[in-house]
Amino acid sequence: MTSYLLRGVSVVGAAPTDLLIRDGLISTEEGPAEVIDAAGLVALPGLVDLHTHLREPGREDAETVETGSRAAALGGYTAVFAMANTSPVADTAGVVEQVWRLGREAGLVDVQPIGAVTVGLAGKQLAELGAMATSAAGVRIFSDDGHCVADPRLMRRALEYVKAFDGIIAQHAEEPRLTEGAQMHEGEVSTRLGLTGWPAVAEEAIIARDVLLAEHVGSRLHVCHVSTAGSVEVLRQAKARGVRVTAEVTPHHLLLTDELAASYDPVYKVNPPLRTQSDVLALREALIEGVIDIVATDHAPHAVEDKECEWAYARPGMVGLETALPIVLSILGEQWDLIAERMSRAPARIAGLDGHGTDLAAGAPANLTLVDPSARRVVDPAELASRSRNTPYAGTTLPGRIVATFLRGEPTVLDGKAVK
Ligand SMILES: NC(=O)N[C@@H](CC(=O)O)C(=O)O
Ligand SMILES: [Zn+2]
Repeated sequence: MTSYLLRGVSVVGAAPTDLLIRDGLISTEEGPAEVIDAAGLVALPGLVDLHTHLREPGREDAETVETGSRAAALGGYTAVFAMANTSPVADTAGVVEQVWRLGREAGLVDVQPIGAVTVGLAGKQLAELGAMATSAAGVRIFSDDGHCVADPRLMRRALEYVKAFDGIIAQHAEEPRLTEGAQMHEGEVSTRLGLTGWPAVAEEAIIARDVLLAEHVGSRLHVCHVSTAGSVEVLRQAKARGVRVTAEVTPHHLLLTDELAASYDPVYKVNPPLRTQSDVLALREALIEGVIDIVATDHAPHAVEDKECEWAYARPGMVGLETALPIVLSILGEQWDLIAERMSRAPARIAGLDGHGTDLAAGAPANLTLVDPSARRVVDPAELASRSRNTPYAGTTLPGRIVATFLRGEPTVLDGKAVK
Protein backbone atom coordinates (compact mmCIF):
# COMPACT_ATOMS: atom_id res chain seq x y z
CA MET A 1 0.00 0.00 0.00
CA THR A 2 1.48 3.34 -1.11
CA SER A 3 2.09 6.00 1.52
CA TYR A 4 1.44 9.64 0.71
CA LEU A 5 2.88 12.85 2.09
CA LEU A 6 0.61 15.86 1.51
CA ARG A 7 3.18 18.63 1.68
CA GLY A 8 2.11 22.03 2.98
CA VAL A 9 -1.61 21.26 3.18
CA SER A 10 -4.03 23.37 5.23
CA VAL A 11 -5.90 21.12 7.60
CA VAL A 12 -9.18 22.68 8.70
CA GLY A 13 -8.55 24.96 11.63
CA ALA A 14 -4.76 24.59 11.63
CA ALA A 15 -1.69 26.14 9.97
CA PRO A 16 -0.25 24.55 6.80
CA THR A 17 1.56 21.34 7.61
CA ASP A 18 2.63 18.02 6.14
CA LEU A 19 0.05 15.25 6.40
CA LEU A 20 1.27 11.69 6.18
CA ILE A 21 -0.98 8.84 5.06
CA ARG A 22 0.33 5.36 5.88
CA ASP A 23 -1.39 1.97 6.11
CA GLY A 24 -4.78 3.60 5.65
CA LEU A 25 -4.34 5.98 8.55
CA ILE A 26 -3.18 9.51 9.23
CA SER A 27 0.27 8.81 10.55
CA THR A 28 3.31 10.40 12.13
CA GLU A 29 5.67 7.53 11.28
CA GLU A 30 8.55 8.60 9.04
CA GLY A 31 9.44 6.53 5.99
CA PRO A 32 9.19 6.49 2.19
CA ALA A 33 6.08 8.15 0.79
CA GLU A 34 4.86 9.59 -2.48
CA VAL A 35 4.93 13.38 -2.13
CA ILE A 36 1.94 15.44 -3.24
CA ASP A 37 2.54 19.18 -3.36
CA ALA A 38 -0.49 20.40 -1.44
CA ALA A 39 0.50 24.01 -0.84
CA GLY A 40 -2.63 26.14 -1.08
CA LEU A 41 -4.89 23.10 -0.80
CA VAL A 42 -7.34 22.47 2.02
CA ALA A 43 -7.82 19.02 3.55
CA LEU A 44 -11.34 18.26 4.72
CA PRO A 45 -12.56 15.06 6.33
CA GLY A 46 -14.15 13.04 3.50
CA LEU A 47 -17.66 14.29 2.79
CA VAL A 48 -20.64 12.16 3.82
CA ASP A 49 -23.94 12.33 1.92
CA LEU A 50 -27.06 11.14 3.73
CA HIS A 51 -29.26 11.40 0.61
CA THR A 52 -28.11 9.88 -2.67
CA HIS A 53 -30.13 8.07 -5.33
CA LEU A 54 -27.96 5.43 -7.01
CA ARG A 55 -30.79 3.84 -9.09
CA GLU A 56 -29.39 0.30 -8.89
CA PRO A 57 -31.12 -2.11 -8.96
CA GLY A 58 -33.60 -1.21 -11.69
CA ARG A 59 -32.53 1.96 -13.49
CA GLU A 60 -28.92 1.23 -14.33
CA ASP A 61 -29.40 3.35 -17.46
CA ALA A 62 -29.64 6.42 -15.17
CA GLU A 63 -26.98 5.46 -12.59
CA THR A 64 -25.30 2.44 -11.08
CA VAL A 65 -23.72 1.97 -7.71
CA GLU A 66 -20.37 2.20 -9.46
CA THR A 67 -21.00 5.33 -11.57
CA GLY A 68 -22.67 7.08 -8.65
CA SER A 69 -19.77 6.10 -6.39
CA ARG A 70 -17.33 7.59 -8.87
CA ALA A 71 -19.34 10.82 -9.06
CA ALA A 72 -19.32 10.90 -5.25
CA ALA A 73 -15.54 10.41 -4.99
CA LEU A 74 -14.99 13.17 -7.57
CA GLY A 75 -17.20 15.41 -5.46
CA GLY A 76 -15.02 14.79 -2.39
CA TYR A 77 -17.24 12.17 -0.73
CA THR A 78 -16.02 9.08 1.08
CA ALA A 79 -19.46 7.80 2.12
CA VAL A 80 -22.94 8.00 0.66
CA PHE A 81 -26.29 6.73 1.87
CA ALA A 82 -28.29 5.17 -0.96
CA MET A 83 -32.02 5.85 -0.96
CA ALA A 84 -34.43 2.94 -1.10
CA ASN A 85 -36.58 3.97 -4.09
CA THR A 86 -34.97 1.50 -6.45
CA SER A 87 -36.67 -1.24 -8.45
CA PRO A 88 -37.13 -3.56 -6.66
CA VAL A 89 -37.45 -1.28 -3.65
CA ALA A 90 -34.80 -1.72 -0.94
CA ASP A 91 -37.37 -3.02 1.53
CA THR A 92 -35.78 -6.41 2.34
CA ALA A 93 -32.49 -7.65 3.73
CA GLY A 94 -31.75 -9.14 0.29
CA VAL A 95 -31.92 -5.86 -1.61
CA VAL A 96 -30.02 -3.77 0.96
CA GLU A 97 -27.31 -6.43 1.07
CA GLN A 98 -27.10 -6.37 -2.73
CA VAL A 99 -26.59 -2.58 -2.78
CA TRP A 100 -24.09 -2.79 0.07
CA ARG A 101 -22.14 -5.53 -1.75
CA LEU A 102 -22.11 -3.56 -5.04
CA GLY A 103 -20.72 -0.60 -3.10
CA ARG A 104 -17.93 -2.70 -1.64
CA GLU A 105 -17.09 -4.09 -5.08
CA ALA A 106 -16.89 -0.61 -6.62
CA GLY A 107 -14.66 0.41 -3.70
CA LEU A 108 -14.83 4.16 -4.40
CA VAL A 109 -16.89 5.31 -1.42
CA ASP A 110 -18.57 3.52 1.45
CA VAL A 111 -22.11 2.86 0.23
CA GLN A 112 -24.58 2.52 3.09
CA PRO A 113 -28.06 1.47 2.03
CA ILE A 114 -31.12 3.17 3.48
CA GLY A 115 -34.03 0.77 3.94
CA ALA A 116 -37.63 1.52 2.99
CA VAL A 117 -40.04 2.24 5.84
CA THR A 118 -43.00 0.58 4.13
CA VAL A 119 -43.31 -2.37 1.76
CA GLY A 120 -42.80 -1.16 -1.80
CA LEU A 121 -42.87 2.47 -0.54
CA ALA A 122 -46.65 2.03 -0.71
CA GLY A 123 -47.29 3.48 2.75
CA LYS A 124 -49.53 0.58 3.77
CA GLN A 125 -47.47 -1.79 5.88
CA LEU A 126 -44.11 -1.64 7.63
CA ALA A 127 -41.19 -3.23 5.80
CA GLU A 128 -38.85 -5.73 7.51
CA LEU A 129 -36.95 -3.04 9.40
CA GLY A 130 -35.43 -5.50 11.85
CA ALA A 131 -34.17 -7.85 9.15
CA MET A 132 -32.54 -4.94 7.31
CA ALA A 133 -30.98 -3.68 10.54
CA THR A 134 -29.43 -7.06 11.37
CA SER A 135 -28.37 -7.78 7.77
CA ALA A 136 -24.76 -7.42 6.63
CA ALA A 137 -25.68 -3.91 5.47
CA GLY A 138 -26.46 -2.94 9.09
CA VAL A 139 -29.18 -0.46 8.11
CA ARG A 140 -29.83 2.27 10.69
CA ILE A 141 -31.69 4.82 8.56
CA PHE A 142 -35.06 4.10 6.97
CA SER A 143 -36.90 6.27 4.47
CA ASP A 144 -39.68 6.06 1.88
CA ASP A 145 -38.03 9.06 0.17
CA GLY A 146 -39.76 10.03 -3.03
CA HIS A 147 -42.91 9.32 -1.01
CA CYS A 148 -44.04 10.61 2.34
CA VAL A 149 -44.99 8.21 5.13
CA ALA A 150 -48.30 10.01 5.24
CA ASP A 151 -50.25 7.69 7.56
CA PRO A 152 -49.60 8.98 11.09
CA ARG A 153 -50.19 5.59 12.67
CA LEU A 154 -47.59 3.93 10.43
CA MET A 155 -45.16 6.77 11.09
CA ARG A 156 -45.63 6.29 14.82
CA ARG A 157 -45.08 2.53 14.52
CA ALA A 158 -41.94 3.05 12.47
CA LEU A 159 -40.53 5.50 15.03
CA GLU A 160 -41.35 3.04 17.82
CA TYR A 161 -39.76 0.14 15.98
CA VAL A 162 -36.40 1.80 15.30
CA LYS A 163 -36.12 3.20 18.82
CA ALA A 164 -34.88 -0.19 20.09
CA PHE A 165 -31.66 0.11 18.07
CA ASP A 166 -31.45 3.94 17.98
CA GLY A 167 -32.44 3.92 14.31
CA ILE A 168 -33.73 6.91 12.38
CA ILE A 169 -36.76 7.53 10.22
CA ALA A 170 -35.85 9.99 7.46
CA GLN A 171 -39.04 11.61 6.27
CA HIS A 172 -39.81 13.05 2.83
CA ALA A 173 -42.21 15.65 4.21
CA GLU A 174 -45.04 16.11 1.73
CA GLU A 175 -48.72 15.89 2.68
CA PRO A 176 -49.90 14.14 -0.48
CA ARG A 177 -53.44 15.50 -0.31
CA LEU A 178 -52.03 19.02 -0.58
CA THR A 179 -49.77 18.34 -3.55
CA GLU A 180 -52.01 16.42 -5.93
CA GLY A 181 -51.09 17.40 -9.49
CA ALA A 182 -48.45 19.84 -8.25
CA GLN A 183 -45.85 20.99 -10.78
CA MET A 184 -43.89 23.64 -8.89
CA HIS A 185 -43.87 25.81 -5.76
CA GLU A 186 -47.27 27.40 -5.08
CA GLY A 187 -46.83 31.16 -5.21
CA GLU A 188 -46.70 34.18 -7.48
CA VAL A 189 -44.72 32.41 -10.18
CA SER A 190 -47.03 29.37 -10.34
CA THR A 191 -50.02 31.70 -10.61
CA ARG A 192 -48.36 33.61 -13.44
CA LEU A 193 -47.43 30.41 -15.28
CA GLY A 194 -50.77 28.73 -14.61
CA LEU A 195 -49.12 25.64 -13.11
CA THR A 196 -50.59 23.72 -10.17
CA GLY A 197 -48.72 24.63 -7.01
CA TRP A 198 -47.01 22.59 -4.24
CA PRO A 199 -47.67 24.75 -1.19
CA ALA A 200 -45.06 25.25 1.54
CA VAL A 201 -47.63 24.14 4.11
CA ALA A 202 -47.65 20.60 2.63
CA GLU A 203 -44.08 20.24 3.91
CA GLU A 204 -44.50 22.21 7.12
CA ALA A 205 -47.62 20.31 8.23
CA ILE A 206 -45.85 16.95 8.00
CA ILE A 207 -42.74 18.21 9.80
CA ALA A 208 -44.92 19.66 12.58
CA ARG A 209 -46.79 16.38 12.93
CA ASP A 210 -43.64 14.28 12.85
CA VAL A 211 -41.69 16.25 15.43
CA LEU A 212 -44.67 15.78 17.75
CA LEU A 213 -44.74 12.06 16.99
CA ALA A 214 -40.97 11.78 17.52
CA GLU A 215 -41.30 13.65 20.79
CA HIS A 216 -44.16 11.43 21.92
CA VAL A 217 -42.26 8.25 21.09
CA GLY A 218 -38.84 9.56 22.17
CA SER A 219 -37.38 8.43 18.88
CA ARG A 220 -35.13 9.96 16.22
CA LEU A 221 -36.52 11.77 13.21
CA HIS A 222 -34.51 13.14 10.31
CA VAL A 223 -36.16 15.53 7.86
CA CYS A 224 -35.06 15.21 4.24
CA HIS A 225 -34.54 18.21 1.92
CA VAL A 226 -36.08 21.01 4.00
CA SER A 227 -37.16 23.71 1.56
CA THR A 228 -39.22 26.42 3.27
CA ALA A 229 -38.76 29.22 5.81
CA GLY A 230 -41.79 27.90 7.70
CA SER A 231 -40.18 24.46 8.05
CA VAL A 232 -37.14 26.12 9.59
CA GLU A 233 -39.37 27.72 12.24
CA VAL A 234 -41.03 24.39 13.08
CA LEU A 235 -37.59 22.77 13.43
CA ARG A 236 -36.25 25.62 15.51
CA GLN A 237 -39.09 25.25 18.02
CA ALA A 238 -38.82 21.46 18.12
CA LYS A 239 -35.08 21.59 18.76
CA ALA A 240 -35.56 24.19 21.49
CA ARG A 241 -37.93 21.71 23.20
CA GLY A 242 -35.32 18.96 22.94
CA VAL A 243 -37.02 16.83 20.28
CA ARG A 244 -34.56 14.36 18.72
CA VAL A 245 -34.82 15.78 15.22
CA THR A 246 -32.15 16.51 12.62
CA ALA A 247 -32.58 18.06 9.19
CA GLU A 248 -30.87 18.46 5.85
CA VAL A 249 -30.93 21.02 3.05
CA THR A 250 -29.78 20.46 -0.53
CA PRO A 251 -27.33 22.69 -2.39
CA HIS A 252 -30.02 23.57 -4.93
CA HIS A 253 -32.48 24.77 -2.29
CA LEU A 254 -29.70 26.99 -0.94
CA LEU A 255 -29.20 28.61 -4.32
CA LEU A 256 -32.00 28.34 -6.87
CA THR A 257 -35.54 29.78 -6.86
CA ASP A 258 -38.94 29.09 -8.41
CA GLU A 259 -38.36 31.90 -10.96
CA LEU A 260 -36.35 29.33 -12.93
CA ALA A 261 -39.53 27.39 -13.69
CA ALA A 262 -40.52 30.22 -16.02
CA SER A 263 -38.01 28.73 -18.48
CA TYR A 264 -40.11 25.53 -18.55
CA ASP A 265 -36.78 23.70 -18.61
CA PRO A 266 -37.46 20.47 -16.69
CA VAL A 267 -33.88 20.47 -15.40
CA TYR A 268 -35.32 22.81 -12.72
CA LYS A 269 -38.13 20.43 -11.79
CA VAL A 270 -37.35 18.87 -8.44
CA ASN A 271 -39.14 17.61 -5.35
CA PRO A 272 -39.61 19.50 -3.11
CA PRO A 273 -39.77 22.30 -5.66
CA LEU A 274 -37.47 25.29 -5.83
CA ARG A 275 -38.95 27.94 -3.53
CA THR A 276 -38.65 31.73 -3.22
CA GLN A 277 -35.67 33.93 -2.49
CA SER A 278 -36.85 34.51 1.09
CA ASP A 279 -36.97 30.73 1.62
CA VAL A 280 -33.44 30.46 0.22
CA LEU A 281 -32.20 33.10 2.64
CA ALA A 282 -33.96 31.45 5.62
CA LEU A 283 -32.41 28.09 4.69
CA ARG A 284 -28.92 29.60 4.50
CA GLU A 285 -29.33 31.21 7.90
CA ALA A 286 -30.67 27.96 9.39
CA LEU A 287 -27.69 26.04 8.02
CA ILE A 288 -25.22 28.52 9.49
CA GLU A 289 -27.01 28.51 12.85
CA GLY A 290 -27.37 24.73 12.98
CA VAL A 291 -31.18 24.58 12.96
CA ILE A 292 -30.50 22.65 9.78
CA ASP A 293 -27.73 20.20 10.65
CA ILE A 294 -26.34 19.15 7.30
CA VAL A 295 -26.14 19.57 3.55
CA ALA A 296 -27.28 16.47 1.65
CA THR A 297 -27.21 16.32 -2.14
CA ASP A 298 -30.46 14.49 -3.02
CA HIS A 299 -28.43 13.44 -6.09
CA ALA A 300 -31.29 12.32 -8.36
CA PRO A 301 -29.99 11.12 -11.72
CA HIS A 302 -32.57 10.62 -14.48
CA ALA A 303 -32.26 9.25 -18.00
CA VAL A 304 -32.58 11.71 -20.89
CA GLU A 305 -36.07 10.52 -21.85
CA ASP A 306 -37.32 11.11 -18.31
CA LYS A 307 -35.96 14.64 -18.18
CA GLU A 308 -35.87 16.11 -21.67
CA CYS A 309 -39.59 16.19 -22.28
CA GLU A 310 -42.51 18.44 -21.42
CA TRP A 311 -42.34 19.92 -17.89
CA ALA A 312 -45.47 18.09 -16.76
CA TYR A 313 -44.11 14.68 -17.75
CA ALA A 314 -40.52 15.14 -16.59
CA ARG A 315 -39.36 13.32 -13.46
CA PRO A 316 -38.33 15.54 -10.58
CA GLY A 317 -34.70 15.57 -9.52
CA MET A 318 -31.20 16.89 -10.23
CA VAL A 319 -27.75 15.36 -10.06
CA GLY A 320 -25.67 16.90 -7.31
CA LEU A 321 -22.71 14.88 -6.08
CA GLU A 322 -20.09 16.51 -8.31
CA THR A 323 -21.18 20.10 -7.65
CA ALA A 324 -22.27 20.07 -3.98
CA LEU A 325 -19.04 21.29 -2.40
CA PRO A 326 -18.46 24.06 -4.99
CA ILE A 327 -22.05 25.29 -4.52
CA VAL A 328 -21.72 25.31 -0.73
CA LEU A 329 -18.34 27.04 -1.04
CA SER A 330 -19.91 29.70 -3.26
CA ILE A 331 -22.58 30.33 -0.60
CA LEU A 332 -20.62 30.04 2.67
CA GLY A 333 -17.23 31.20 1.42
CA GLU A 334 -14.12 29.65 2.93
CA GLN A 335 -15.67 28.84 6.30
CA TRP A 336 -13.91 25.50 6.27
CA ASP A 337 -14.76 24.42 9.77
CA LEU A 338 -18.46 25.05 9.14
CA ILE A 339 -18.27 23.23 5.80
CA ALA A 340 -16.52 20.25 7.45
CA GLU A 341 -19.20 20.20 10.14
CA ARG A 342 -22.22 20.38 7.81
CA MET A 343 -20.92 18.10 5.07
CA SER A 344 -18.82 15.54 6.95
CA ARG A 345 -18.81 15.48 10.74
CA ALA A 346 -22.50 16.06 11.41
CA PRO A 347 -23.80 13.63 8.77
CA ALA A 348 -21.37 10.94 10.01
CA ARG A 349 -22.47 11.57 13.58
CA ILE A 350 -26.18 11.49 12.74
CA ALA A 351 -25.75 8.20 10.91
CA GLY A 352 -23.40 6.74 13.54
CA LEU A 353 -20.91 6.07 10.77
CA ASP A 354 -17.56 5.07 12.23
CA GLY A 355 -14.32 6.19 10.63
CA HIS A 356 -15.84 9.10 8.68
CA GLY A 357 -16.17 12.73 9.68
CA THR A 358 -13.29 12.43 12.14
CA ASP A 359 -10.54 15.01 12.64
CA LEU A 360 -7.47 14.45 10.51
CA ALA A 361 -5.30 13.54 13.48
CA ALA A 362 -2.70 10.77 13.82
CA GLY A 363 -4.33 7.37 14.09
CA ALA A 364 -7.56 8.37 12.35
CA PRO A 365 -8.64 6.52 9.18
CA ALA A 366 -7.40 8.48 6.17
CA ASN A 367 -10.81 9.41 4.75
CA LEU A 368 -10.29 12.88 3.36
CA THR A 369 -10.57 15.18 0.41
CA LEU A 370 -8.18 17.85 -0.89
CA VAL A 371 -9.72 21.01 -2.28
CA ASP A 372 -8.14 23.80 -4.28
CA PRO A 373 -10.20 26.83 -3.24
CA SER A 374 -8.55 29.17 -5.75
CA ALA A 375 -9.51 27.11 -8.81
CA ARG A 376 -12.70 27.82 -10.78
CA ARG A 377 -14.53 25.44 -13.02
CA VAL A 378 -17.25 25.78 -15.64
CA VAL A 379 -19.72 22.94 -15.20
CA ASP A 380 -19.87 20.81 -18.34
CA PRO A 381 -22.55 18.10 -18.15
CA ALA A 382 -20.59 15.98 -20.64
CA GLU A 383 -17.71 15.75 -18.16
CA LEU A 384 -19.78 14.41 -15.26
CA ALA A 385 -18.95 10.91 -14.07
CA SER A 386 -22.59 10.36 -13.22
CA ARG A 387 -24.40 8.38 -15.89
CA SER A 388 -27.02 11.14 -16.04
CA ARG A 389 -26.65 14.72 -17.20
CA ASN A 390 -29.48 16.51 -15.42
CA THR A 391 -27.48 19.27 -13.73
CA PRO A 392 -29.02 22.74 -13.42
CA TYR A 393 -25.52 24.25 -13.42
CA ALA A 394 -24.42 23.64 -17.03
CA GLY A 395 -22.20 26.53 -18.08
CA THR A 396 -22.03 27.99 -14.57
CA THR A 397 -18.62 28.90 -13.15
CA LEU A 398 -18.15 27.50 -9.64
CA PRO A 399 -15.32 27.96 -7.16
CA GLY A 400 -13.22 25.11 -5.82
CA ARG A 401 -11.79 22.02 -7.42
CA ILE A 402 -11.63 18.64 -5.73
CA VAL A 403 -8.02 17.64 -6.34
CA ALA A 404 -7.86 14.32 -4.49
CA THR A 405 -9.98 12.04 -2.35
CA PHE A 406 -8.68 9.22 -0.15
CA LEU A 407 -10.72 6.31 1.18
CA ARG A 408 -8.89 4.55 4.02
CA GLY A 409 -5.61 5.81 2.65
CA GLU A 410 -6.24 4.69 -0.95
CA PRO A 411 -6.68 7.48 -3.48
CA THR A 412 -10.03 7.33 -5.30
CA VAL A 413 -9.34 10.67 -7.01
CA LEU A 414 -5.92 12.10 -7.91
CA ASP A 415 -5.23 15.27 -9.85
CA GLY A 416 -8.97 15.80 -10.18
CA LYS A 417 -9.45 12.46 -11.96
CA ALA A 418 -10.98 9.22 -10.78
CA VAL A 419 -8.29 6.62 -10.14
CA LYS A 420 -10.47 3.69 -11.33
N1 LIG B 1 -35.81 14.80 -5.29
C1 LIG B 1 -36.42 14.45 -6.39
O1 LIG B 1 -36.93 15.33 -7.10
N2 LIG B 1 -36.49 13.18 -6.79
C2 LIG B 1 -36.02 12.02 -6.07
C3 LIG B 1 -36.93 11.60 -4.99
C4 LIG B 1 -36.94 12.48 -3.80
O2 LIG B 1 -35.89 12.79 -3.20
O3 LIG B 1 -38.02 12.91 -3.38
C5 LIG B 1 -35.80 10.90 -7.05
O4 LIG B 1 -35.69 9.75 -6.67
O5 LIG B 1 -35.69 11.21 -8.25
ZN1 LIG C 1 -37.45 13.22 -1.31
